[in-house]
Amino acid sequence: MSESVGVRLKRLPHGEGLALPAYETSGAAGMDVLSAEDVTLEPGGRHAVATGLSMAIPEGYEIQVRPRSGLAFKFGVTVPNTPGTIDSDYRGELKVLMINHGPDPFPITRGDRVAQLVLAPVTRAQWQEVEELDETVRGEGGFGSTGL
Ligand SMILES: O=c1ccn([C@H]2C[C@H](O)[C@@H](COP(=O)(O)OP(=O)(O)OP(=O)(O)O)O2)c(=O)[nH]1
Ligand SMILES: [Mg+2]
Repeated sequence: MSESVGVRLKRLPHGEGLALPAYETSGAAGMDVLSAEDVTLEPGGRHAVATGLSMAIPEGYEIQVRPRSGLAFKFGVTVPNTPGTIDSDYRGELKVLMINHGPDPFPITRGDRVAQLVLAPVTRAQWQEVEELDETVRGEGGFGSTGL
C-alpha cells in the first residue's frame, strides 16, 4: 500500500447522494470523479462539469484533473486544460472542464465518471537570478533539434 494523505472534502447540495471520487483498483493513481449534472457536449462543445464537491487540499499538495483514456479513445471526449490544477487554497466547487472532439453529441448523465483526480506533491521554485547560465551539450537546441 502506498502512503495516503487526508483531504477534507465538502459535498455541495447538488452533490448529495453521489459517490465520492474513488480509486477503482488497488494500484490506481487517480480517483474517478463523477458528474453532478446532466449535460450534453455537442461536437466541438465544451463545458465545466459540476462535481458537487469542494475541498481543502493540504498545503504542499495539488490535485490534478486528468482525462479518462476510455472517453478520449472511444468518443474524443477529453479535458482541454489537462492536467487541470486544483490549488490547495481553492475552496470553490471542483469542476471538470470537458471538450468533445468527436463527431457525435456526447451525453453526460449525473453519476457518470468523467475524469480522474491525482493528488500530487508540489515543490515550489525560488528564482535565483544570474547573469550567465551553465553550458550544456543541448544548449539552445529544442523543438525537434535532435531529429524526429
Ligand atoms: O480543471 C480545473 C481547473 C481549475 N479549477 C479551479 C481550482 C483552481 O484552484 C482554480 C484556478 O485554476 P487555474 O489556476 O488553472 O485557473 P486560472 O485561469 O489561472 O484562474 P485563477 O486566476 O482563478 O487562478 O480553478 C477547477 O475547478 N477545475
Ligand atoms: Mg491560476
